[in-house]
Amino acid sequence: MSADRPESRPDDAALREAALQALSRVADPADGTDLVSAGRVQGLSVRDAVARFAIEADPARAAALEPLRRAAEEAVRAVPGMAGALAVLTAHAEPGAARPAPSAAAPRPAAPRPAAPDPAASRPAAASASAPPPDLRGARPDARAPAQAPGPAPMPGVGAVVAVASGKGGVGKSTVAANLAVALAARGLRVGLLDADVYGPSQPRMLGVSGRPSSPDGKTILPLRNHGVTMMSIGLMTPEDQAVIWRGPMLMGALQQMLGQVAWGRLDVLLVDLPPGTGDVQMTLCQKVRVAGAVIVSTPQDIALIDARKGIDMFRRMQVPILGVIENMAAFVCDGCGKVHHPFGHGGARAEAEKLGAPFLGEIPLDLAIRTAADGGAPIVVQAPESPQARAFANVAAALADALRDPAGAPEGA
Ligand SMILES: Nc1ncnc2c1ncn2[C@@H]1O[C@H](COP(=O)(O)OP(=O)(O)OP(=O)(O)O)[C@@H](O)[C@H]1O
Repeated sequence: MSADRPESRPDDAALREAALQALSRVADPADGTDLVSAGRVQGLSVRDAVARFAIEADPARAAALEPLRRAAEEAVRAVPGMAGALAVLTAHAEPGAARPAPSAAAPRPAAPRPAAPDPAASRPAAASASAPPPDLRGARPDARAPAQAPGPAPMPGVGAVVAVASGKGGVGKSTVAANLAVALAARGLRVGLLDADVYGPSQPRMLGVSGRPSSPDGKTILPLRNHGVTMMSIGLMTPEDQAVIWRGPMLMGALQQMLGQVAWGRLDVLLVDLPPGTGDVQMTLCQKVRVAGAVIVSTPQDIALIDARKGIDMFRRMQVPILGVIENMAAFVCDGCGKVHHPFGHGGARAEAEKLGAPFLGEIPLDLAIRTAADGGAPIVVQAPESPQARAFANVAAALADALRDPAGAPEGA
C-alpha cells in the first residue's frame, strides 16, 4: 500500500474505489471473511479525500471488534492520496431488529450514525490547552458529588459540561438548548453545544448550520460554528440517506467520539442536548464525563412533569446535581386580544422544582416567534434580542450562569 503518491490527488470517486479494495483485504478474525464480501461496510463515502464508513457489528461483540475497526481505518488511511479515514461500528440492520428508543420517545426514522472513530486518538491540542478557561472553572460541584466513581473524567479545556434534558419528547428541550447557548454566548462566555439527540438531532437546523464537519487529519473532527456557538451534532456525522439502528454500545462509542474527538477548543460551558428520557446516552454521558449539572426542561403539563421527575431521579442517582428546572411553553399571549392563556397549565414546573428541592431557573412562553425563529436557523435570542421572548431566555441563561458559578447555592441533594 505504499505506492508513490501521485502529483495530484486522485479524485474522491477513485479514492472510494481504492478504499473498497483496501477493505476487501481486512478480515474479521472471528470467521476470516473480509468486510466487503460479508457486506459489512456501509455508507462508504469519500469527501475531500477523507473516507467515512460504518462497519456492521453484532452489538454483543462491539468491544471485541474495536481492533477490527481500527484495522479497517488503517487500511483505508494507507490508500495513496487518502487524507484520512473515519469508521464507526454500527448494529446489524436486520429486519425487525430495530430497538426502540431507550426513552419515552418513539424512535424516529433515519436516526443518525457518526463516522468518526478511534477512541484511542488523543484529544485535539486545542482542547488540551493547559490554561484553565475563566469564569466557570469553579463551577464543577465536585464537593457536592463525593460519590462520583473514578469513571467520569473532566473534559480538558471545558469549564463546565451541562446536560440539557427532558423526561418527555417534544417539550422544547432543543429549542431551549439552542437559545440558552446563544444567550450564554451573548454574556461573553465561550459556549459549545453538543447535539446528542440521536433520535432527532435538530441543532443543525436550529442554529442554521449545514454541511459536514471536516477532519483535516482524519482523526479529529472540526466542529461548526454559528451565532457565536461552537456546535457539533451527531446528525452531521451520519452517512447521508442512511437509516441506522442504534444499540447501546454503538451509542456509547458515538457519544465518546463526539466528546473526545471533536476539537472543541477552550470552552466555558458545553451544553449537551440529550435525547428525551433516561436511556443509554444519558447514562454514558454521566459515566464518561464529569457533568457539572443537569438542566431539566418541562412543560407545566402533569404528564411532562411526571417524566421530568424520572429524569431528575436518574441524574441524582448518577451524582449529577440538578442545576435547575425550566418551564417551557408556560404562557401564551394572544396576538389579537393580548390576553394570557396557559394551554399546558401554569406554574407546574416551578412547584415541582420546589417540591424536589431543585432550583427553578425560569419560564419561557409559548410563542409562534420562538418556533419560526428556531425553524429559520436563528434562535429568537439572535433574531430579536430585545423581544420579551428573547429576554425570557436571557433571564434563564443568567440564572444558569449563576447556578454554575455558585452550585453550592443549589439546595442540597439537587
Ligand atoms: N416556547 C416555545 N414556543 C413555541 N414553540 C416552541 C417552544 N418551544 C419549542 N417549540 C416548538 O416545539 C417543537 C418541539 O420543540 P423541540 O424540538 O425543541 O423539542 P424537544 O423537547 O427537543 O423534542 P425532542 O427531544 O423530542 O426532539 C418545535 O417545533 C419547536 O419549534
